[in-house]
Amino acid sequence: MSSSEDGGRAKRKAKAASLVPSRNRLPISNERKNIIAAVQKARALVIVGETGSGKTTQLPQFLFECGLAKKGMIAITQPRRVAASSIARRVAEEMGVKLGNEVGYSVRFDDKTTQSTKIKYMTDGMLLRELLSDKLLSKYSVIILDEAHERTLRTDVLFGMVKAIQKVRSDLKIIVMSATLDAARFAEYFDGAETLYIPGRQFPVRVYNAIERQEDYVDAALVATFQIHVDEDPGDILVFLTGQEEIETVEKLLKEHMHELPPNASQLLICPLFASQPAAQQQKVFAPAPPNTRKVILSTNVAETSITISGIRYIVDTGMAKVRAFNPKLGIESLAVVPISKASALQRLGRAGREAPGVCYRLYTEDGFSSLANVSEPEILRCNLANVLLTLKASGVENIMEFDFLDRPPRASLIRALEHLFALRALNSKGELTPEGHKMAGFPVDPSLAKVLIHSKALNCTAEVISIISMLSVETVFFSPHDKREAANEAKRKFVSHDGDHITLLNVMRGYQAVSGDKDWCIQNYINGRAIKNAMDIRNQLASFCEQGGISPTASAGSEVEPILQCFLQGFFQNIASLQMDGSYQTFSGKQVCHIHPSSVLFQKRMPLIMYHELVQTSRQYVRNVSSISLPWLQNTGSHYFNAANSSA
Ligand SMILES: Nc1ncnc2c1ncn2[C@@H]1O[C@H](COP(=O)(O)OP(=O)(O)OP(=O)(O)O)[C@@H](O)[C@H]1O
Repeated sequence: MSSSEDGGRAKRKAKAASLVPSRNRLPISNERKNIIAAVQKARALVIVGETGSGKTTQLPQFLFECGLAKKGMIAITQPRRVAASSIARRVAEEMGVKLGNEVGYSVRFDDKTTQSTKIKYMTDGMLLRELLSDKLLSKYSVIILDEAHERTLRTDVLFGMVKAIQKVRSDLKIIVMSATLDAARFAEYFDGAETLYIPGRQFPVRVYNAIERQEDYVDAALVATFQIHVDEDPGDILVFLTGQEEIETVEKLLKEHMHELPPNASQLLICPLFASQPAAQQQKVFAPAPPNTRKVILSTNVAETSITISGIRYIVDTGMAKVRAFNPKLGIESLAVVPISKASALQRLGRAGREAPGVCYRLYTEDGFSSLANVSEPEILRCNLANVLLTLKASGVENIMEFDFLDRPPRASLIRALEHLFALRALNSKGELTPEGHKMAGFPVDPSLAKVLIHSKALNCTAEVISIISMLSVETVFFSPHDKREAANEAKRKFVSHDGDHITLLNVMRGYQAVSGDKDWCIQNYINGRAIKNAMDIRNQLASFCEQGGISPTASAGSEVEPILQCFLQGFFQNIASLQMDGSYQTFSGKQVCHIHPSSVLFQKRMPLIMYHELVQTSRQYVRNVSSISLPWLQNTGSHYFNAANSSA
């Protein structure tokens, strides 16, 4: 071994030793013996503990130390990738090992594990994907479903899968961890599993509520941030907002008003955090602020659970979150900003008080808090199920209707999702997985997009398809400031295709690639540099995924447009609408009246027939990301679906 490796190891050990006292002070440390005894005895266990008590970082280490990883790895699932990667990093530090050795993580497109990995933090989605190739999860001896109270769709599905696996594998241990007291539900599901409570939190967090209702929570968040900065002791601030656009608005406003701060105030460093950012950008929020600088993290609820961001002393909680819902009867997604639940508010508060006492400013009144629902509605009851049902089918679950769900999704949602998979030919008329469905399940995107990717090989347009999919995966790349709207529109005209948004997005990506991602080009063209960089990152990942799947990512249709739109139609033939006399549109399936969204390049254009990426309900029913298509193209797509639909009508 080289001396530099020796040096690295010594440094890691020294760092680990320095963390021991604070680890020993965590509430969970007192329970170490009880927990180990309970895990050794039981096959399933529920552990409930307050935020910051040490569940996520310490429990896997306890199990590792008592030898439970000898016969297989310990998996710990997290709803979000930023949590999986940052916690693995911390635990590697605590154990004095290199990340990827004994402790690793696996999130979509990023796997930091090796043959020596024993403790593996992963997103719930990744563990579901592993089921495709290892139906009994035979690599694992313990599966810990963390943050179970969040009730994400994928964790909920994992509940059913691990319970079924345990019937075959009596050696598998299952631990459910939750921060809320509604644990009885989980214990009952696992046939009366024992529940352990870990009392206490580490440091107190003082709560201040707004005295009166705030009309504009964005404005209130801005004021609160500046007030903390001017009046309060050093310490970083974490502000909870609802989405990327809102975060960028607040970032801009904070920067604009910074010069009004008193001359002796320290600097502000603003760090945005949201789900569609690339991993490297998300990691930036964990870097300590430079001297004499206060860090302000503007985050969606991705920072709500699991993570510890060192330095955070102040929380600003707007009390709102953006939630997606799905109407299975109409096939409409809606996106609404709604009040959070009490459980979410406690999680938000719990991001402080982890290394020192903290303060949480709630921008809603005490009565407002009392009126919040106790917990958020489980995602499985309100979302589109096509993606997970395809994964379940590909993991060997034959009868979805009889699957042991913790909370059974509405029948209409299940049927809608199965019909959608049948329409895409992922399932045959008996509901069995087809070879194409199997292939589709292998792609880490929604089934419709997987279908488009697979079909791009035959139509020789994979390069264009992955560009468009990556652009559709981020929030808009067009930057349109209020005071420069005309100039921004003028800049956008260069990219506009009369075929619609898909090709327009492709033109932007082509322009960006031609200048190798030049920042000045983005500024001149009113393109959001951060958003298009994210899209580029996703594009690279999709390209390597296609390569692995035997699809050349460089196959190009050149200047031809038709093959590209026809290719999208293979996955989106259910998303078609025709022009009505009054200028509105009507969808083919569902006969819904809708309008082209103002952000579309086809807004106010009267196209006889359109294909849309999504139908959303906001102030009215809008279709977004729209292209003009021609009727004969439909003959090559989904005719079995239309025939079945007509005959049943
Ligand atoms: N990256 C980090 N930097 C500094 N301290 C950390 C870090 N990660 C964890 N800690 C310390 O370990 C404590 C326990 O964290 P852990 O994530 O295990 O808690 P938890 O009980 O799972 O809480 P939650 O469910 O709220 O995430 C934190 O409160 C903090 O004191």
